[in-house]
Amino acid sequence: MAKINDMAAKPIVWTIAGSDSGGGAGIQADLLTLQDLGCYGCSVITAITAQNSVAVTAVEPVTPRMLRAQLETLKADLYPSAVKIGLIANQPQLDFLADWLGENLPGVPVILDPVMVASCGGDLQSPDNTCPDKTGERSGLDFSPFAGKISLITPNKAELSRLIGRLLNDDDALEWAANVLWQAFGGSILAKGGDCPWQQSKARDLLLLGDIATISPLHRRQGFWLSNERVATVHNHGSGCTLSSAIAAFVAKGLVLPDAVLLAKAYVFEGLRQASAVGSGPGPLARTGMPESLAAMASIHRLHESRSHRLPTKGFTRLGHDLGVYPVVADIDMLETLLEAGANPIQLRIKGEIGPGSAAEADIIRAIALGRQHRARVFINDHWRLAISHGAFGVHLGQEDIEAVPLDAIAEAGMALGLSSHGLFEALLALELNPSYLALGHIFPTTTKEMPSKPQGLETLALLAKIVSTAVPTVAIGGIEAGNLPEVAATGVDSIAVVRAVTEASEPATAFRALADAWEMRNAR
Ligand SMILES: Cc1ncc(COP(=O)(O)OP(=O)(O)O)c(N)n1
Ligand SMILES: Cc1ncsc1CCOP(=O)(O)O
Ligand SMILES: [Mg+2]
Repeated sequence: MAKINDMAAKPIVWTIAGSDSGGGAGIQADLLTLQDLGCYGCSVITAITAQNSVAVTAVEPVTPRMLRAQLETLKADLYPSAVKIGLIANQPQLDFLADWLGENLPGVPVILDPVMVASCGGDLQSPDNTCPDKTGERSGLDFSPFAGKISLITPNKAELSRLIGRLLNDDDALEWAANVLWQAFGGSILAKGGDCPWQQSKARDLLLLGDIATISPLHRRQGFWLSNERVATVHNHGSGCTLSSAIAAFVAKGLVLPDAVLLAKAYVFEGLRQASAVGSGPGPLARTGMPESLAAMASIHRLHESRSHRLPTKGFTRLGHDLGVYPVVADIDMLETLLEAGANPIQLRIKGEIGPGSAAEADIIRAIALGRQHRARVFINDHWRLAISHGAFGVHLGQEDIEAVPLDAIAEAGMALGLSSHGLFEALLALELNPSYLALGHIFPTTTKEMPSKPQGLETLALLAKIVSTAVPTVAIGGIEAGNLPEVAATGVDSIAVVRAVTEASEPATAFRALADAWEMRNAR
């Protein structure tokens, strides 16, 4: 089997969909999206449609032989990193595709957009293009052969209604139907709310995440509402196609599914905001490139909030953006050595339970006292109760603590809060708490900590830094050392946190100073 993408710098993505002669949706929208987002798009055409911006006048499926030939030919030379499926013209095509993909592209992420109705109202699956009923009548197609074979299915309200065979009249019904589909299909579901008349100024989509190994266990098999401002435009032709192909593009680029969904939603949001008419009906979305604005990102709300504590009303201590080089150490003598070398901020990271009167508690008390003595900002990792009771400058917490720790107690104590994140989804969840800084990790492989997520890499770090640095100071962590510092600096992240680059150096104080000097000089030529 061909090795994935060893021949191309751009990830290859296939779109298996119908041709829209009007250019705004289907294969044409998908290829424009893939190109715009830095992927190489290949197409497998299921049907040719004759349509413009106001009507679908004919739909003609390709022959089974032609469908198979496109797939086999692409597989032989242009193996994909991700696949998007749009319009499937009939049941034999669907049955064949489900079998073929399962047998031929094992492990390749598949995003299924169960297209049934064009935005102009034509029913794209029906040979005579009549649109009998968009609400509550089960679709002619049985999608169950895809069960267990796809990463994500992205129905809008009308499609979900037809897949489930029930009318949907409010968010509770949408949630119920999405859960039914989730049980049936496995993988993840994005139930889109753009066509829900009961949702008003916000467009809210429900994301039900599957058992995805590369995201935090906290978010596996959990549901989240993703809301954007509703864009007041009629020019939305091809928005579903654009969303699903953008998700496939971001997944192919190595982003985890929740991050890919958020970026794709932001891409559609910008595309709708800048869309304009081409024909006399709804125009296509504008192509606006990589989304980089925080304002375009959806806000995230957990479907079942487990938080038992108040959210802070008082803010956390504010910090300047450049924290320089921020060492994270487990040893109190090392902490003292680095404070003497000028480290500020610095973190004491002792893992595990700490009993009253223990040596570890004594270390925390001493670290806080040393911080005062050196006028340095000492953060305590995890042990927020001890940090509060002994008056630390700040606390560093992980995603798992966001729900479990009474963050208002940290804010009320007048302290700073640093939060960890591993990707865009977690960064946006953390940002809602307005922390003092946000850690972005892990950037490179690390042996310091076992991570469920994959390293983010420099390209994703640059994107995350661009999106969130406008709102909060950002700190990159994970595998950072003198050799990769210039590349990390070039991403635009505000600061770096290091463990081994300092703690495993033969002279930690010298290693710290060298890193700090290199960071300070990062913008000088
Ligand atoms: C600056 C900084 N960034 C990230 C971490 C990791 O915190 P967390 O995710 O809570 O994991 P543990 O460190 O507790 O294992 C950090 N400590 N500091
Ligand atoms: C605690 C932590 N959180 C994310 S990566 C990491 C460890 C970073 O250690 P190193 O700098 O040695 O790779
Ligand atoms: Mg922690």
